[in-house]
Amino acid sequence: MSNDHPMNRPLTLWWIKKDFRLADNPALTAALAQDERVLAVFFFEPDILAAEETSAFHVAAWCEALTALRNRLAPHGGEVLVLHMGAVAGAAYIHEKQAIRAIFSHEEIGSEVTYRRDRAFGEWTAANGVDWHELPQTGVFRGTLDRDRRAARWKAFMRADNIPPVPDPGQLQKLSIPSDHFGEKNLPSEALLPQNFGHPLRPDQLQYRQAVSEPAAEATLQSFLYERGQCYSGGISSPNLAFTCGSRLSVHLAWGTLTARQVYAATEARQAEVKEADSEEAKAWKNSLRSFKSRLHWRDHFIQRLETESGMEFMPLNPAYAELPTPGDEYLERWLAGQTGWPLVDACMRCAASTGFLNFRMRAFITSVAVHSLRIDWRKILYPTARLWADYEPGIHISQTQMQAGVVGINQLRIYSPDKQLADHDREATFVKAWVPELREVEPKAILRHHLSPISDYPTPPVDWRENSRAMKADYYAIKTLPESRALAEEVYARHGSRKGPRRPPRKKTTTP
Ligand SMILES: Cc1cc2nc3c(=O)[nH]c(=O)nc-3n(C[C@H](O)[C@H](O)[C@H](O)COP(=O)(O)OP(=O)(O)OC[C@H]3O[C@@H](n4cnc5c(N)ncnc54)[C@H](O)[C@@H]3O)c2cc1C
Repeated sequence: MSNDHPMNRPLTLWWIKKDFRLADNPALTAALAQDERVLAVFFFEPDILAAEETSAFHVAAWCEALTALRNRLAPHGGEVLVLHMGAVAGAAYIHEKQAIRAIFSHEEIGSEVTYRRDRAFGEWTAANGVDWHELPQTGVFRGTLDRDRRAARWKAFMRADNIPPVPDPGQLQKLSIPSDHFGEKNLPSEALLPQNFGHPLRPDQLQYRQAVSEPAAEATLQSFLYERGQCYSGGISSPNLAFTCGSRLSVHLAWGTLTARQVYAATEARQAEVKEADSEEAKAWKNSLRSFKSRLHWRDHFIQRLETESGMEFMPLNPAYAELPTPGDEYLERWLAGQTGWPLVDACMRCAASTGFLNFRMRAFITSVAVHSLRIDWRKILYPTARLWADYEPGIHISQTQMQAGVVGINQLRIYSPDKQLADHDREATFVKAWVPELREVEPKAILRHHLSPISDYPTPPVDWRENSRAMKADYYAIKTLPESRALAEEVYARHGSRKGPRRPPRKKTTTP
């Protein structure tokens, strides 16, 4: 074979991470612009498969999204190499067979396990003279960041005219695998099943989980903006309604079958359509779309926190709260199993385990019950809940877990009462009955009064909610009022506080909702 034979020429790689899509994919676009042939590759990495945060929901998403990507490419002759090996070992394996010139991937903002992997990967590329280009796929910025100018940078990034076009068929044809080299290790699509990677889905999870693929993302966005989204404002607080009134885009954003920039652009286009209309229906749409758009800001705001503070997976943002006593760790398993004796908590935990989803309010609520009422260390619930969420996004999950636990220290402490949340959000016990079968035959009123008049054959809570929450609050404020804690809170606020809210960390005492 001559030296300039395509099989001998140095390779350009598109390393697929959490970006299983063709649309708005800067890494793919740049790789295709660079070379006549591009090797698209995904690694099922043993370290990530074994990580405490990983669950069958996540592995199923990778399998499904990859298969869909392969199916999208196939008519154009495009292919994806799928290897069951670590990224560094995988790159070395490819490099040995055929030299790699450049690698394109998106800039991942992940937990420690992927951050460590990326550092090792960077060392490997540097040592082997390979150029590794990481391109942002969302409005989160690396390096020193002027917090006061972040909003302007974000808006500039989100502009619809920054979205690269979907590569045309001629471009997609470039994504071919030199099969003489990689044939035997390339996993076929039939092998891409979560159980083959040690993460079988249970039958209920198979039944309820959301599909994750680029076509599913497009359909979900479309149905939200044109059919379901009118009830977004108001609907997303309800555990019953959020399944249809919420956008349900989080899985797609988390695994990159769609970008927040695409969603933002489509939402602005939809806003323009309803702008002039004056009907009640149009008003509801306008409210909902406005409120939805603000969530897309929050998304990157929280992911930015992790980008700036990689240690927050292990330490509270305000380290003063590392001293909070956590006498309730023994209740972790009971809470996780949905056996607390608080009907709404149990329904939430069991719903999350089966569907991989809960709305924001219920996620905040179960976190509060675990940390404030049962007094479990927030770090003990971090990975078990990461595994519950089919839309696990480390930046949001870690930030929100800390925030709801109260250990960021710049927001008001919110302690949720299980009985009040049940009365407010599931008065007819519809959600509870759906997920706690042993309560199906019980009258809603009796379920609401379980804390006063216990239902037989259903557990009573392991702690007195009021007493435990009061004790927690006392410990919390003992820390919060220390001058050192206040000084640390000011620092946290300067680094991470929203520039839209109050200018200073709140000093008021809590109210119990
Ligand atoms: C303890 C806790 C953990 C969470 N973990 C995750 C997680 O791992 N992944 C995740 O995507 N969301 C997480 N959230 C945020 C929120 O609960 C989900 O984004 C939302 O329920 C997903 O449903 P949706 O796509 O219908 O959301 P929508 O309400 O339609 O919102 C649209 C998108 O905006 C973003 N978003 C919405 N709410 C928030 C928020 N409060 N903070 C940051 N971004 C937001 C999400 O990307 C979401 O898909 C967590 C919240 C809490 C309290």
